Amino acid sequence: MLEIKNVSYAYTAKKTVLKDIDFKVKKGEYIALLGESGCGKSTLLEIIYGLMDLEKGEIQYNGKKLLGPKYHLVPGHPFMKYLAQDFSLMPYTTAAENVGEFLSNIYKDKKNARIQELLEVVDMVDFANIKVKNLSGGQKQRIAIARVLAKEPEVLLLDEPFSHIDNFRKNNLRRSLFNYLKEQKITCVVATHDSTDALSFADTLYLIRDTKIIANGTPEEIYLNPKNKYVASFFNEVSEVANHDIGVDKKGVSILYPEQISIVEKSSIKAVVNGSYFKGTHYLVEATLNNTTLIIKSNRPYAKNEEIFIKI
Ligand SMILES: Nc1ncnc2c1ncn2[C@@H]1O[C@H](COP(=O)(O)OP(=O)(O)OP(=O)(O)O)[C@@H](O)[C@H]1O
Repeated sequence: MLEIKNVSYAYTAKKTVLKDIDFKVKKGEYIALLGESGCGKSTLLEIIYGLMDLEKGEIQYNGKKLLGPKYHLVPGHPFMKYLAQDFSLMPYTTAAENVGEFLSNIYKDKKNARIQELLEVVDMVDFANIKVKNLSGGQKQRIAIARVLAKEPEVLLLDEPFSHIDNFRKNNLRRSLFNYLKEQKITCVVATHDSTDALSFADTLYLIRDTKIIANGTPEEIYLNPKNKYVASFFNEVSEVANHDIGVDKKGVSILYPEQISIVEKSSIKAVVNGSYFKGTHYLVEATLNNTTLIIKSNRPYAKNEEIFIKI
């Protein structure tokens, strides 16, 4: 069990980056830290990895306090691997050599089999003998992922692990990597601003804003019961509509995803179309209802200024 206990952190006296961050990660669990750029996700990963000395709070692993750089000649912990956004690869050696850098040379066959296995996880077998400097950004990122897995860490900390990888490969890679981590029971904490990383694979999400965790729970819990528009808009387009405008007999507003609003032949709620956007499997129709903008999922486009009827 990895425990983040009441951690606060400030780089300078003027600006606190994280305040009272507190959560636990069970063995084999995958946690996603979500938040806007600059909200402190990377800082939190660095704190967990032991790159910062803490004035307030502590990190524990299996009940033992993990110490910061003041207490270690080489910061970090042997059972934990951290993949930073800069990859830290060796450019003048091959992809395979990078993956195997920290593996023992005593049993060559075992080492090669392990490198092959990891290259398969990240779908980079064909590039094994290419020098890293000649790989694309996305390929380097895949090699960097394989490299941090090489020595079977118990805990893996990944900072935006798919940021350079194209959509074509991203989905396959996510499935392959997270299935591998689950099989191996590797605990994983991922910092990401990409909700797909979080929604489809994470066991628990933590959404960070203004130094604090503002929402946490399973992807389903957070997506289906967002506390407010900010939380919901992390995952999807949202409309915030006054309840009295949509016939809901309750004070306040409703936060609605596009799939929660439909266009029907006739109803008591009338809106005017601003535009329609093709999304591959559907269209998003933007419309105005009493000065509020609605984003509606539809199976066909509607013309600008067309009057439509809405059902919630
Ligand atoms: N070494 C540093 N010294 C001073 N301030 C820093 C340092 N590193 C980060 N910061 C500041 O701390 C805040 C949090 O940065 P951090 O990199 O943790 O955010 P992030 O959520 O990971 O962002 P991104 O998604 O863009 O990587 C930012 O305001 C950043 O400018």
